[in-house]
Parts: sequence; structure tokens; C-alpha cells
Amino acid sequence: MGGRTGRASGRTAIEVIGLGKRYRRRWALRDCTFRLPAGRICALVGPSGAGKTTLLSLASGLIRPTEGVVRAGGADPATASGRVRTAHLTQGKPLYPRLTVAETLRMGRELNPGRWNGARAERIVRDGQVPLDARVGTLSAGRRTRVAFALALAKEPELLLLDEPLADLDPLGRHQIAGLLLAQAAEHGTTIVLASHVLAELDGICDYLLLLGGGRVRLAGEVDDVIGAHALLMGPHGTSGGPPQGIAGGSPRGSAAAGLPPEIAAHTVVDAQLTAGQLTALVRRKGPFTGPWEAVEPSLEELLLAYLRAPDAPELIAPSAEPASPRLRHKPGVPGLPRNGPAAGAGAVPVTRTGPAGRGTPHPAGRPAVAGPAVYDQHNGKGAVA
Ligand SMILES: Nc1ncnc2c1ncn2[C@@H]1O[C@H](COP(=O)(O)OP(=O)(O)OP(=O)(O)O)[C@@H](O)[C@H]1O
Repeated sequence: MGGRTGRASGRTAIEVIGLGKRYRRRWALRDCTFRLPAGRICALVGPSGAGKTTLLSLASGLIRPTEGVVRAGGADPATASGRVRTAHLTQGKPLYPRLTVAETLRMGRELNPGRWNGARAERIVRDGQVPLDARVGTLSAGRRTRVAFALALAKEPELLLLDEPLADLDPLGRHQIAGLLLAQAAEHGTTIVLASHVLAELDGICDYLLLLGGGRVRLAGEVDDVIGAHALLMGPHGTSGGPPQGIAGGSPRGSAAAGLPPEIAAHTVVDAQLTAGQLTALVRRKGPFTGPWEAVEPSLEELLLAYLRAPDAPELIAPSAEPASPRLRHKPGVPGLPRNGPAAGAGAVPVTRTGPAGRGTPHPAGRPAVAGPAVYDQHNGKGAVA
């Protein structure tokens, strides 16, 4: 996909250093530091109130930071040169309901002189069977979303920021918009940040991940790398003696590793669930897996759900998500994901891969099962519990 251009060049789409935004006394975002490489489709995930909308608004220059620095394509997003590179579709997708679709596109052309691809705008609305003479206010939510996308994409942005674009769409509409995003990234190399609560759908679209929690970055990096640093360990447990100490009602209490078998507790336990005598633990690998546990690569949805259930789980920032410019580094040597972890030794439990075979090239296709030991990265960074 076109995003490979961004990858090969090592370009940066967004760089954020010590970014914070306070509304009155309350911090919506605090101490955020990360880099998003160009050409990626990045899932921006987090519970309600985590700061996703605030981060997108800071990245598009819609609001100004209280502290720290945000750059989009190397520029201050609030400046004219920064704004011209970015399209930001806010949650409400504001459009004028009384204008027809054709009038809306004409308005887009007038607002973006010298940077308007009218043919692309028309193709996007026509592909969605949206009549050009219909008033925007009479369109279904899915078709209105398509018009909003046409406005955003005809601007030929380098960076496309989308706040819950799938929320009001039916399954077919979601599928169509997902196809549009994949085509946009593949054909134009556009960096896309997609804030969404629809975790299952992100798996087929996104190749980069940013998880926010409590106004901070909790996970950042390639979807493949982040997933590859984790495993789901599963097996029967506690059938005779009841649930292990520390797991109540299927959720870990206190330390996630408390009361767990030592082969599991040897890793960084993010989340553990006990259901009908079956233990499922999402762990961040610290070495080979041993013991009677089946090890499976988690899906993106399983990984995100585990982190959402465990707001205190340690953060994980991949090297590609560290700020590119050494002089801008917030914390020198922010540890991440070393690429060459130890090989699984004798007696190690092989990990079954179930995820999309090539997340580097996102695709909406199914999830072929690939059996065999996965090459895992040993995480020894800040997130790892000693
Ligand atoms: N204009 C504002 N004035 C005051 N507080 C705000 C404002 N905008 C956001 N907040 C607060 O900042 C925090 C982060 O809000 P934000 O909308 O960025 O979160 P979010 O992750 O996008 O949430 P959601 O998933 O519900 O859209 C919340 O506590 C919210 O109440």
C-alpha cells in the first residue's frame, strides 16, 4: 500500500511531546508522548473520556495545548501550513442540511482553493449512490458520512483524523467506509487516525495502535508488534479448589498475577479471567511459555478488551512510536520492544497464531489460522514488571 512509502522514508505524521490539555481544573490529556509514522492507519482507542477527541482536536489545531508540543507533518497544526495538510472529521460531521450534495462539494472547492480534487469528491459520492441533487438533511446517516468523507478526501490531506466515523453506520455502510479508508491509504499514502469504540472492526483496517487511558498513552506501536508481545494463555484451573485467590468474579483483584500459577505469573499478567474452571490470561511475554497452558496469539479486540479491563496494566511504547527527533525526546531512552527476543527453548509452549497473516498490509479479510511457534519479541521495557 501507499503507506509503505511513508514507512520506507521514516516520515513522521504526528509527533507529540509532553502534551497536555486542561479544561478548567481538569486534565483531559496529560504527559502524552508518542510518534505516529506516516502512511499508517492508526486505531485510536480508549474508554469514554480517555482524551481521544481532545488529542484529535490538538492534532488538527482545533484547540491549543495547555502544555507540551504537537506537530503534524513537522508543522504546528494551528498554522496555515499545518492546517492545509490535515482533514479532521469531527464526531458530529457538521454539514449544512439545506445544501444539496452538489452545493456542498462546490463549497468544499471554494474553501480549499488550489487543493481540491473535485473528481475524487464526485467519485466518492457516486460510488455510494448518493444523489448529487439531494439535500444533505434528507440523506441517511451512512450517506451523510460519505459526503463528509468526500469533503475530507477531496482536500487531498496528508493526515486524515476521524472521530468515530463508523458510529452511525449500518454494517454495510461500515464495510464501505472501511474499503474507502483502505483505498485512500493504499493509493495516496494518507496517514489515517481512526478513533473508534468498534474494536472488532479496527482489526481489519488498522496497522498501528494508540491506546489512551486516563489522559495518557498506554499502548503505542505497530499492531503486529504489540500483539506479538502478548499471548493468551488458557487452560483448566481451580476446578477442585475454586477460583484462585486474587481472581473474583472473573476479574483479577489487586495484582493481576496474584493467585495465578507460577508459569503464568512469570510473565506480565495484564488481565486474567476465570470462567467455569477455565482460566484465560492475557500476558506480556517475558520468556518462553511453559506448563500445561495453551498459548494463542490474541486478536486486536481481545488485546484491547484486556487492557480496557485493566487500567493499571503497565504501558508499552514500541520503538517506532518513540519521538523521532532526539532533541525532542521527552524521556531519553524510552524503552520499547526489542526486536530479537530469545528463541523458545525445549519444553516451551508454541504459540498459535490466529490473527491476520500480514497486519502490515491491513485487509478486511478473514483471519486464517496459522499454527506454529510465533517469533516473539521479549519486552524488557518500562512496562515489564520486574
Ligand atoms: N470542552 C470541554 N470542556 C470541559 N471538559 C471537556 C471538554 N471537552 C472534553 N472535556 C473532558 O475531557 C475529558 C476527555 O474528553 P474527550 O472527549 O477528549 O474523551 P474521549 O476519549 O473522546 O471520549 P468519548 O469516547 O466519550 O468520545 C473528559 O473528561 C471530558 O469530560
